[in-house]
Amino acid sequence: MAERQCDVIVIGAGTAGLHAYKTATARGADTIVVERGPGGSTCTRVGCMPSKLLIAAARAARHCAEAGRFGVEAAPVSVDAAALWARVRRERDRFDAAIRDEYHAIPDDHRIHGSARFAGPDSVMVGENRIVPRQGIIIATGARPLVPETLEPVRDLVHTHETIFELDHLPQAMAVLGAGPVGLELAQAFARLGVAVTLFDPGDTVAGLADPATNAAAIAALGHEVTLRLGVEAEATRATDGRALLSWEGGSITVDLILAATGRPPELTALDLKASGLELDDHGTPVFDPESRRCGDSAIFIAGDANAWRPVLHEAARGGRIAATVATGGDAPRPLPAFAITFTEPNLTEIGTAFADLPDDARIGCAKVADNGRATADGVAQGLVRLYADRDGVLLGASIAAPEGEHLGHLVALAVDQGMDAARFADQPWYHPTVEELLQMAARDIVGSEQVLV
Ligand SMILES: Cc1cc2nc3c(=O)[nH]c(=O)nc-3n(C[C@H](O)[C@H](O)[C@H](O)COP(=O)(O)OP(=O)(O)OC[C@H]3O[C@@H](n4cnc5c(N)ncnc54)[C@H](O)[C@@H]3O)c2cc1C
Ligand SMILES: NC(=O)c1ccc[n+]([C@@H]2O[C@H](COP(=O)([O-])OP(=O)(O)OC[C@H]3O[C@@H](n4cnc5c(N)ncnc54)[C@H](O)[C@@H]3O)[C@@H](O)[C@H]2O)c1
Repeated sequence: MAERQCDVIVIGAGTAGLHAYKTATARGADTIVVERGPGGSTCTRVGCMPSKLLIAAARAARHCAEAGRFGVEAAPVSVDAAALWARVRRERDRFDAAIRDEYHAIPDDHRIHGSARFAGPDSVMVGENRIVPRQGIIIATGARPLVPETLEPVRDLVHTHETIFELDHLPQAMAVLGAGPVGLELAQAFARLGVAVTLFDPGDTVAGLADPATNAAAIAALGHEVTLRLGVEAEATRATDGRALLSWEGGSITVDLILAATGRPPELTALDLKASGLELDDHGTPVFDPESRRCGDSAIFIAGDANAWRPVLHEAARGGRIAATVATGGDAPRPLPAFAITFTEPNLTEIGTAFADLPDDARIGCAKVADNGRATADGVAQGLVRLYADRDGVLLGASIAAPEGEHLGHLVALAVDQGMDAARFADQPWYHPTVEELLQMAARDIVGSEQVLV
């Protein structure tokens, strides 16, 4: 058995791991990355980017299908599935190659190919080689898609986000299990491309929206394109024609394909966490401090999807940088407001304090998308904006189901981070006619228009 010493070990060369490696190295630490797969990122390979490429194609189809409303005839829409998938994969591969180049740019003697596991609280094994770091171990192993056991009878028809972008055709009918971001984004995209999509979720929220009013508005808007079966558990069996039969109390459908989008638990199985001595939560994930990403008072850190806290790209990147900074003796920066976007149309986004965590005396300002001139002109006037402030008017967050909600969300995130109050937020140069005016309307709803009109 060989033993090697270094300052920092990073396990996993995805987004969090690559950012951790670069930060630790820039801070002068002798850093080793262990990666068991191709390296790069879930985001570019099977996540953010291929899903956004599919959404872009679906949006083009939607615009054509809807053009008649504006007196412009572009229907019937025809989709060339081979060309569509070719573009998705071609562009995906370009994004992926760029990030993979970053991985391969790491010098050979700082990069180990293999699966890492703990040999104790202070060391990691890769095969028969022990690596002993002087400063810290950063777990950045990401997450993996879950396929419910109930889908076993039709497993050959089941896809996850890891396989769906390899299709070469479009099914006629598909079921999506899970109304989280993965399920919703892909359900709407496939529906726009002409697939009959039914989405099932045993819960009653979409995209995890915590605000019941926004959740209801989102369900109403999305239900025009996708058949939503919320609060429903479907059982899968094999239909006589070989397709999948999904049955629930009160109905059944037959589909060609099932997308399992039922969550992504942290990928920690190979790590032998018991040997690390870390305290684990009920799901087997190390207990950690979200500000520093440090696990207990150990020299072990956990960043990115592996810690299941805010499993989105910017938090993975920042988490990797923070873990590496703290591991090498630096300080953690200020925490950012929570921020998640689901890229359906309308975009669904929540920022800052979740509805359920608002103080009892919180003030909530509302703006209906139907009252916005620009959204009406564009023919997308569905949704709701809810802006939250504390009793003194200081902004706490928002829940948004609106066209261009992704941009509205960024403005709210900035305002919350800056500690802005609703009156100041309302008194900004809001241009007319824009959907951004929804934020001004919601802010005025909090403070009362007489206070903000000068
Ligand atoms: C379909 C989909 C769409 C998404 N869209 C968005 C979006 O639009 N916006 C957004 O912000 N986020 C999005 N996300 C989330 C985003 O992709 C993730 O938050 C981000 O990629 C997580 O990065 P990571 O570094 O934590 O994990 P990863 O990039 O998965 O990296 C983990 C690495 O660890 C390696 N590894 C695992 N175990 C071991 C081991 N024992 N030893 C060695 N190596 C190991 C793996 O091989 C992998 O390379 C999406 C996710 C999905 C699935
Ligand atoms: N736009 C984005 O930023 C984006 C896009 C996609 C994914 N992501 C990230 O990836 C993470 C994982 O996303 P996700 O959507 O896979 O998971 P999720 O955990 O957000 O949602 C999973 C959903 O599946 C449902 N479910 C569980 N078991 C089920 C079953 N047997 N049948 C039907 N439904 C079932 C759950 O009730 C839940 O609503 C997200 O938390 C998100 O942070 C982000």
